[in-house]
Amino acid sequence: MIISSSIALLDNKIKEQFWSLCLRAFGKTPNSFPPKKITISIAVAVVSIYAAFRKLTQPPPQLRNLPRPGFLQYVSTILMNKPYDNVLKEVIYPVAFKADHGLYAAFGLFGWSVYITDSVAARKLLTKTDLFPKINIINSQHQHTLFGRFAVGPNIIFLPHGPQWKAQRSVMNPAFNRSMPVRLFGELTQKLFVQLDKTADSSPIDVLDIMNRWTLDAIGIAGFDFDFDAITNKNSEWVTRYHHIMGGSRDALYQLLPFLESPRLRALFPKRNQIHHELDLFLEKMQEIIAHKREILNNNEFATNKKTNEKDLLTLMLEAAKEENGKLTDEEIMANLCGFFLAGHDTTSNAISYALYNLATHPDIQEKARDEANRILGSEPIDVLPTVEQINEMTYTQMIIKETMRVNTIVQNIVSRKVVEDVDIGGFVVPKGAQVTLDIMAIHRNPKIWKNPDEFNPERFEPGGEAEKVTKMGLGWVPFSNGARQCIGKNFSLTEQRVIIPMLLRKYELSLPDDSIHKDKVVISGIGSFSAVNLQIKLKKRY
Ligand code: HEM
Repeated sequence: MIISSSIALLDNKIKEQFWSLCLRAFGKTPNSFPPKKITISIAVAVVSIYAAFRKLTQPPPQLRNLPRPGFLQYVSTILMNKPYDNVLKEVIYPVAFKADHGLYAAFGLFGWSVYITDSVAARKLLTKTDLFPKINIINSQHQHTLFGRFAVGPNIIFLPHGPQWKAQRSVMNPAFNRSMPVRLFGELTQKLFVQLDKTADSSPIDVLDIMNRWTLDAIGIAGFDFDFDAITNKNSEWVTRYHHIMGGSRDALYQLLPFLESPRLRALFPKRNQIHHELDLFLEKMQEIIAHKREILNNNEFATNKKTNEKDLLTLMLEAAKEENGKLTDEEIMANLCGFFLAGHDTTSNAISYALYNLATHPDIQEKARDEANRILGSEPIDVLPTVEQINEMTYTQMIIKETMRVNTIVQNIVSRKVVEDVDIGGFVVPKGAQVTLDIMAIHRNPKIWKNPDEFNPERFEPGGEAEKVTKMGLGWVPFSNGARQCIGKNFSLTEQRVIIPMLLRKYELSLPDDSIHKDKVVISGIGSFSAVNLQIKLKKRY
């Protein structure tokens, strides 16, 4: 069809008619025939647009039997500016959940992929890493884009499955296992209270802004011993620099047209150039800190007198590399530290914000969680910094955190995997070479997996409860993914949440303002990773 339409366009008679129509449309007389070059260019443009449209609307032939969202319906819901979770729930999931295999096909960031919405299929995908290796998205373009220079280096997030990823992960696993800086998280929460007390009882807080600042300080200090001081000063030099870099990395123009960032063209965009310069400074700072830590370690001095679980991840990684005779180059360390910001900052601040929203809208659950915190930390009206043992004892808080991460999606899907041989998933043969991914939100909201999936009910996670039954069948709770490539920061993030939530509950009562847009359900924005839109919560001081 593409070929025949281009031939037709090149036919002289039609060309003549086409041009005369165009010229008439602009009020000109068709007295001259357009140059051949222009005609060919138009034909090429038409063919390319048509080919791009086909690519977007038609999956590869082997995936055409899978349910897929109707293109027009999909586009119209997006144009109506509906939140993306509504688009998924109204357009995509009804078709996907109907099919026995629970698969659907959709066009995403990495092209056409098979999306898994079933817990048994999820287990197959996530535990058979050799059959489903992560696709390689690192390419030469990333060397000069802001996003690429910042985050898409040789780090464990983006490295495809292979020896370099394995070597890095084996050095980083022990570092993350040892890290549990509960004291640091407690101290940061106390620092936050000073700010919150200024407006508590009078005006609501902007939850996402507050949590973003808290998690930035947490990952900065716990990651590489660097204090952004965002809690106290949200406009400090390094906070501003960090936000310029992160904001710039997400700029749609440069994501769509990455060649604009090639060093020569970049000179034409002074603002962009400036952000690249800020990134240079950021990376230099990191380099300086790494060099300093290496020197201390090489001299066999103690990098810090902190307890092991309170040491920063950089120190723990360097120590683990030394112990295991493993080696991490400075480039690899920097790429991973930047990766921790990308993967671990917004995600955790969204998770905490959603938890606070669920507590504010469920006063009975809030009260029960506060009782637990007071029982374990004491009910005196003073700040108490929890210990590792105490946060482990807070089982009800853990249930709230888990249920929040099920019902409120933080990351929608994982980076696509490439199938290395034909493979049966729930009765459908996914052909070699196809891409497969996990739709985390669909798994968490699939009524075949969870009863009343849209309802917030922490009791699902009590011992012997629904969640345990779900786990016997397959992988039904996957906010951090699972298997060899599951989130390395899972415990780190859960620890952050387990410290800040009970401390906040002991200190404040939470409720939504009367005019909140989130009264009926949390309104989100974003595609792929979601956050609550302008979430305000009222705080009433308890001491
Ligand atoms: C609520 C918080 C978080 C959520 C929901 C989350 C979610 C995820 C998910 C779904 C993946 C799998 C991605 C894939 O396979 O394509 C992942 C991987 C990863 N996450 Fe997290 N994450 C969180 C916090 C963190 C934190 C705090 C850090 C670091 C400090 C972190 C570092 C990483 C890294 C390095 C990977 C790649 C692991 C690998 O492939 O070996 N994440 N995360």
